[in-house]
Amino acid sequence: MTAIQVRGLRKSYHDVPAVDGVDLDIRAGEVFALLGPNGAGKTTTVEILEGHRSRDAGDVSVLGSDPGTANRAWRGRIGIVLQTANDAAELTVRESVRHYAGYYADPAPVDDVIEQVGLTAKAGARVKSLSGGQRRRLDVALGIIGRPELVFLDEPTTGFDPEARRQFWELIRNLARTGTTILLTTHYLDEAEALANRVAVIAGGRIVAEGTPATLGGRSTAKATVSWMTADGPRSTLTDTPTALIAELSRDGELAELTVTRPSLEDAYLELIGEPA
Ligand SMILES: Nc1ncnc2c1ncn2[C@@H]1O[C@H](COP(=O)(O)OP(=O)(O)OP(=O)(O)O)[C@@H](O)[C@H]1O
Repeated sequence: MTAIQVRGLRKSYHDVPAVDGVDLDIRAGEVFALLGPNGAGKTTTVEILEGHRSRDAGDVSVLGSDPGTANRAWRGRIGIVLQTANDAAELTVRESVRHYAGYYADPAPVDDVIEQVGLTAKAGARVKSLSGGQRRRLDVALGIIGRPELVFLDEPTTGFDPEARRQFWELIRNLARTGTTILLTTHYLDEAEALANRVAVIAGGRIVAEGTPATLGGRSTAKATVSWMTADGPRSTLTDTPTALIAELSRDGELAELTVTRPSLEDAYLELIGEPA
C-alpha cells in the first residue's frame, strides 16, 4: 500500500523554483529519509505533503487524500513532529501531552505515550526544565499522541550529543516497528543509514537519486579500496575483485592493517549533489 504518492510537484517563490518536478512513492510502514543540502527544497516538499503549504503544480496523495483540500479526519491520521516550540514551558510533561491529546478524537493513553518516548521519570517536570534531547522526545510524544499512521520528522536530532542520538534512533525504530510510516528529513547521513529503508536525495528542487542506503548512487557495486601495510609503507589498490586480490596478496602470510572499504553513504551523497568527497 502506498502512503505517499507525488507526481510532478512544483513550487516557486517569486518565480524562482524551489521544488522543480518531484516524484515520490513512499510505502505504508516504511521509514523514508529525504536528504539534501540547505535550500534543496526538502522543507517546501514536506510542508506541501503536510498540507501546510500550497503547490503550483503536480498531483499529491497522502494517505489517499490531497493534502491541499484534506479534512480534519485526515489531519488526525498524520503526526507532525515540530521543531521545539516554547509555548508550553510552564506546563509539566504530562499536562502538555494531555493538552495535545484533547485535539484528537481517539488519542493514545497519555502515560503510555510518555513511557514510549522514555520520559516517565520526567512526567511531572516542567517542560522548561527539560534538556534539549528530552524536549525532542516530548515533541515526538506530541506528534504521536493522536495515534498517527504517518509521522513527519524534520531534522529530529539536530544538536544532540552522540548518546542522545542513539537513544532517539531507538525511539524512532520502535515507532516504526508499530507499523507507523515515517518521513524523515535529515542532514546526517549516518542517521539515514541507521533508520531508513529507503532514501531520496533532493538537490536544486529535483530528486537526483533514490534507493536503499546500501545501494544509493551505486555504492554496492562501486570499486573497493583494499589497503594494507608493507615493510615499505602503506599500500592501497582500487579493485572490482577485492576477494581475489586479498587471496593473492595473503599467500605469503598475514597482511598487516588490512582494510576493504567501499564508498560511504556520505561519499555517494557528496558525489550526487556535485561536491567532491
Ligand atoms: N517562504 C519562502 N519565501 C521565499 N523563498 C522561500 C520560502 N521558503 C523557502 N524558500 C526558498 O526555497 C528554496 C528551498 O527551501 P527549503 O526550505 O524547501 O529547503 P530545505 O531543503 O528545507 O533547506 P534546509 O536544509 O536549509 O532546511 C530555498 O532557496 C529557499 O530560500
